[in-house]
Amino acid sequence: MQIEGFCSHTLFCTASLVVVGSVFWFVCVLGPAEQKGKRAVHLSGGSISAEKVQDKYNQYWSFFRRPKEIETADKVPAFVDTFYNLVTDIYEWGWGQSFHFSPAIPGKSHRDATRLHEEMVADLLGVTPGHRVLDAGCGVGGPMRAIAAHSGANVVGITINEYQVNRARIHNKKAKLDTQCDVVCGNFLQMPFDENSFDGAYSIEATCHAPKLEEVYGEIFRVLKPGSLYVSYEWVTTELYRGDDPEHVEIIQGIERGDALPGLRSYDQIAKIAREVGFEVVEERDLAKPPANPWWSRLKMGRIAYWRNHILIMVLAFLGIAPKGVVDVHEMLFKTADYLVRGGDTGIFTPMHMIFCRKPEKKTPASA
Ligand SMILES: C=C(CC[C@@H](C)[C@H]1CC[C@H]2C3=CC[C@H]4[C@H](C)[C@@H](O)CC[C@]4(C)[C@H]3CC[C@]12C)C(C)C
Ligand SMILES: C[S@@+](CC[C@H](N)C(=O)[O-])C[C@H]1O[C@@H](n2cnc3c(N)ncnc32)[C@H](O)[C@@H]1O
Repeated sequence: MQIEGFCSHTLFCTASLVVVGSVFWFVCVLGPAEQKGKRAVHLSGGSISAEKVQDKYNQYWSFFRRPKEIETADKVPAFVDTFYNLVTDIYEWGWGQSFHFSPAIPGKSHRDATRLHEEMVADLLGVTPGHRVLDAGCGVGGPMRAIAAHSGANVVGITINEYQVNRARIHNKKAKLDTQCDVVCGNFLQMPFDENSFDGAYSIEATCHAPKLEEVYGEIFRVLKPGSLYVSYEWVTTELYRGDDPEHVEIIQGIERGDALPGLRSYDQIAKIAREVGFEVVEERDLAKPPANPWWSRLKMGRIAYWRNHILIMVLAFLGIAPKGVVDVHEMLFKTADYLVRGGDTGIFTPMHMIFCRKPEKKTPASA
């Protein structure tokens, strides 16, 4: 009788240890797919209170359900802001502090490939210590910190999402780059900066959120000093996209819905719009084209991790640790990843159509 009691007690202790150990391993070891300072247990709805995350997610979807005429362009910044409240923590947790793609580089980690893609921006702009550079659509500041550290320049980022401003400031401080990097909450379609006040500007996978590209390019042109440079990595459909192919349309609509895009532009519109607002186009190139390795390979390889993430998020939401709506947001991203991979595999979409421009020098009366 005593031995039986001892055995069942030992069995109970062992089973409890296994359960606790597995939960710890699942949440703390497997949870973070990257080194990034965000853990699954801290997933939130950004600035949205936990009980409103589900409603805000439903509201996000209603943007695509209603006819385009009702969803006018002036509603886009608020809709983009809601999207980033919903996804910012999941992005940081599952991808890192840079919210963009980069060509895979054999033998290099995702983190290194990301950094090189960002440093290329600083090299193209040729900025150095003392220069003031604009980051239009800065996210939580991954690119800003890489560019400030690489060039020594001061970077001012702008994002529509207040939660990202707070995250970026925390990261800047931790990286000891807060004297070089500044973050402002605002709309890049109406920037709170003086004209001719920046020595360079860039935007990484951000201006695709603008309903009219000419508005954001026009603003960037206004705040740049004459003679200074602007680089942008644009999300566009490529020359392989056919609007009469139902599969192509499905993929592009899937990308738009899962990434808060009011409508993807075609590659051939970008330089035209840059010229219309007054820029000289120095170079235009799709950085995803061979010999570059696929930008979507990491998304494709991550599928098993995404399943694990989904189970983890469901458990955390069930336990009341993560807001309920986060499960739906994660499912949306899961599906989006698939559309992005299909966009890459078919070659109809690129997130890195690079445009490199100059604001012309002011014409003097003699040169006019
Ligand atoms: C430029 C934009 C964002 C680009 C990318 C940073 C993000 C696009 C899709 C995102 C993700 C998809 C799948 C998620 C996965 C299911 C989850 O478990 C972990 C996070 C993901 C990998 C997530 C990470 C960021 C993306 C790759 C747009 C919005 C203009
Ligand atoms: C995909 S994220 C890219 C962030 C950053 N460039 C990076 O690579 O990590 C897009 C960014 O654009 C910002 N954005 C979108 N529309 C905006 C607007 N109208 N005004 C300011 N920022 C905007 C979002 O808030 C977000 O920070």
